[in-house]
Amino acid sequence: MARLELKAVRKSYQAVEVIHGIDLSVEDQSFTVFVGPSGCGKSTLLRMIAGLEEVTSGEVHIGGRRCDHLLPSARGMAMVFQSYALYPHMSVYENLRFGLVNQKTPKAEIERRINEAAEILQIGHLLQRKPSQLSGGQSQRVAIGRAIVKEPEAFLFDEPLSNLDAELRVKMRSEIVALHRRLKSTMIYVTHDQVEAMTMADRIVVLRDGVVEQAGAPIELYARPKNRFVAGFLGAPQMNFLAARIEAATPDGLRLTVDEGRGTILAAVAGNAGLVGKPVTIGIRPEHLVHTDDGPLRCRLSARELLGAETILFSQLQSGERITASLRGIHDIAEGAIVGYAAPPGYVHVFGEDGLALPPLRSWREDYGAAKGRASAA
Ligand SMILES: Nc1ncnc2c1ncn2[C@@H]1O[C@H](COP(=O)(O)OP(=O)(O)OP(=O)(O)O)[C@@H](O)[C@H]1O
Repeated sequence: MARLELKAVRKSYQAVEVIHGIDLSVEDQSFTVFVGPSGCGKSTLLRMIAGLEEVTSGEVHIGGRRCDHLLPSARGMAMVFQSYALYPHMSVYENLRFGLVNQKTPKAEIERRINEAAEILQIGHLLQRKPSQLSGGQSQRVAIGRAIVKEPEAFLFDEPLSNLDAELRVKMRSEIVALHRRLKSTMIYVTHDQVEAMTMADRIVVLRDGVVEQAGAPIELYARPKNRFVAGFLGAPQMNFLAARIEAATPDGLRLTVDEGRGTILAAVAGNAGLVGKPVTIGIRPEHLVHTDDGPLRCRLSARELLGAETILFSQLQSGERITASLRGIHDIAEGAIVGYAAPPGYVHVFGEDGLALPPLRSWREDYGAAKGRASAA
């Protein structure tokens, strides 16, 4: 079990720098997810931690020990790949045993570890099979088993579920989370799937173009994204972004005009009179829009999806900007109808021209009612 630390880590391939100086700590026993769009550098970062790629500059510390100069085998990490990387000519049992024999682990200890991993992953009945006789989900279990038997300082997962079908992916997701609870190991998990990140992580690191955009607890990033990129990347359907202008700074927040001056909306963010007149972007998540006939966002409904538990409404303001609303329950509104939306001030994000979020007036717990939560329900 170990804490990991990256200090000013950079990576270049020939003349091209792809990781631009990352400082990051991964707490002992945490489940940290690196997430970001394709090519942002997630795998490269993970591979530098594993030692499969050299750092161009900077330091990697594992459990307080500098190890960026060490071979992968000396770092005490176990990596699970998307491709499983099982040896095809060996049985499952031999695949599990292989790394341990190489490390000269005593025979009885090897048996104990394989039995334990087989029990955790429920693959005891597969031990004599060859990889070609396994399903995708079973192969991935064996790949994870091979990591478990190493009893590593940390587990590194590189998009391990990408090759599985949707249903199995959901199942394996919760199994890996359960595995983390049971083993209490440090785990780092790379994915481009923001739902995987939201559901699995206790800490998400959002990467873009080789830099960390934001790191924190999933709900913190969802409720208080630091910038427009993080706001748009996490959450489905995606946050709505609308051009707006600051009309007034009030003690309750900023009052903004939207839809080319046809509506006004209050955002519980801090700002002063000096901002009046400034162009900004407001962000409102589809699930935070409230359908109300006299709402300040008046649009024409262009399409809808009645899903039963929720209704997704696609509409357009007069300015042409699109708004997606996700409303609970069934809202059987005719396409072409005029609908109005409002949003509680605590759910309205405001981004400056530099893309950074203006500071909120309250913590997300206050705005989302999470502080009261269960206590009042009990
Ligand atoms: N061996 C290499 N040589 C040159 N460039 C590379 C090499 N490996 C990765 N890159 C580049 O480094 C950048 C980061 O790649 P990386 O594979 O880490 O991204 P990623 O976020 O894991 O993407 P994906 O989700 O598509 O796997 C990309 O621009 C990629 O083209």
